[in-house]
Amino acid sequence: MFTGRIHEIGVIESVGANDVVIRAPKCAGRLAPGGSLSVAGIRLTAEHVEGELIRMSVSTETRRRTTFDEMPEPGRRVNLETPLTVGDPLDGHLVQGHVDGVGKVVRADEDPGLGRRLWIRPPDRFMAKVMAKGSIAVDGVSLTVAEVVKDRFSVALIPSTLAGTTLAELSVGDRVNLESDMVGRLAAAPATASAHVAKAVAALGWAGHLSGRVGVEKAVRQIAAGGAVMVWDPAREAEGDVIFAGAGLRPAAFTFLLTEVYGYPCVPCAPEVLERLEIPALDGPGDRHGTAFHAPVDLAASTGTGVSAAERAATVRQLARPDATPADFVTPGHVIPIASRPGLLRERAGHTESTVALCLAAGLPPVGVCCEVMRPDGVMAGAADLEASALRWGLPLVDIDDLRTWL
Ligand SMILES: O=C(CO)[C@H](O)[C@H](O)COP(=O)(O)O
Repeated sequence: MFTGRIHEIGVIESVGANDVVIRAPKCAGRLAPGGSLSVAGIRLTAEHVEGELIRMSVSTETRRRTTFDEMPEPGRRVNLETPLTVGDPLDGHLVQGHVDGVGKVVRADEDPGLGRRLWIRPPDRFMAKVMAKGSIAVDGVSLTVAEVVKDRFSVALIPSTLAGTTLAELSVGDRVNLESDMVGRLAAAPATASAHVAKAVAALGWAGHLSGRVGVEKAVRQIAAGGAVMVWDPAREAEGDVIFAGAGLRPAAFTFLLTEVYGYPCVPCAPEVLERLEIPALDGPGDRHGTAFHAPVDLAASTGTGVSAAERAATVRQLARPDATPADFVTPGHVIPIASRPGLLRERAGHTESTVALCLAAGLPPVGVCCEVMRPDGVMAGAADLEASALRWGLPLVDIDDLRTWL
């Protein structure tokens, strides 16, 4: 049994018809012949250990079910982990070293300074075993699933994971060994009716119109994982907004709002946040829907104009920080805060209140971004446009009334 915490990156020394030799100074010191080693998530048995070199047999079955045949050229680096021993900390999740799917990297987003986000498409049969916020092993590395969208999922890789594993070396098109979470598999076993329901819910697609409590729960999980949701207000404004949490907002998310969603990005905040940051309200009869606009701000520390997606995302992230102070912002600027009503959706069924309520339900600071969906021809998106966009962007679409009922 392993934990998905990589001990060492080994280097493939040579490959034979049925075996592989790996140079691994640390792991070789811990292994005796007959011992197990996780090699890029594949459990292999050490046949011979000498100095820094470990020789292991590789069966035809292993070659068939894993990426093994794609990696064994000499010099190739591989993630290695020796098995747990009694008393070791379980600082990851329980990993068996039994690859139960091979996925393909379909997208890699770099977040300078923050890490990278990989999108992986596993085989169809594997998707039912993937849950947002659940654990997964990718090439033997224990990771948390960030988002699940239709046929793919994402994982966020922090700098220390990138430094200590081979995941920084993956590119779009590369194939990876996947092992689903053993605990999740057991919980999903059809022993009781609730287990059946949990499995069915986990297998539902993320994208498109989701109604009722299930839709709201999926929206909250999507926000918690750094993703976006679409909220449709059929009655009051007849508009739909794309919403992200402000904490951890990535520049790419802001770019998406500006270049695909096209509306007017604003930053809903709980009123106490704006009071603490001394950002004044813009009073006047200008907004007919009672949207509580405040003075636009930029980061005081910014050196640019404040307009770029990276700068606006940084301003939003700072607004969301509980330790932010008034001195962190200057006004006028280019990020537009709006205040939610203290009673949130009980008091007003706006996108402002939806955004703050979703952030709070996701366990995040009460600051987010919302942006109306506008069609490329300048007309505000209606119900059919929203549904099509939700499917195209892989986002859950929920009704504001469902948020009022369940949040
Ligand atoms: O500019 C806006 C509406 O004018 C906002 O971007 C957003 O839609 C939030 O507003 P509301 O809470 O009124 O739905």
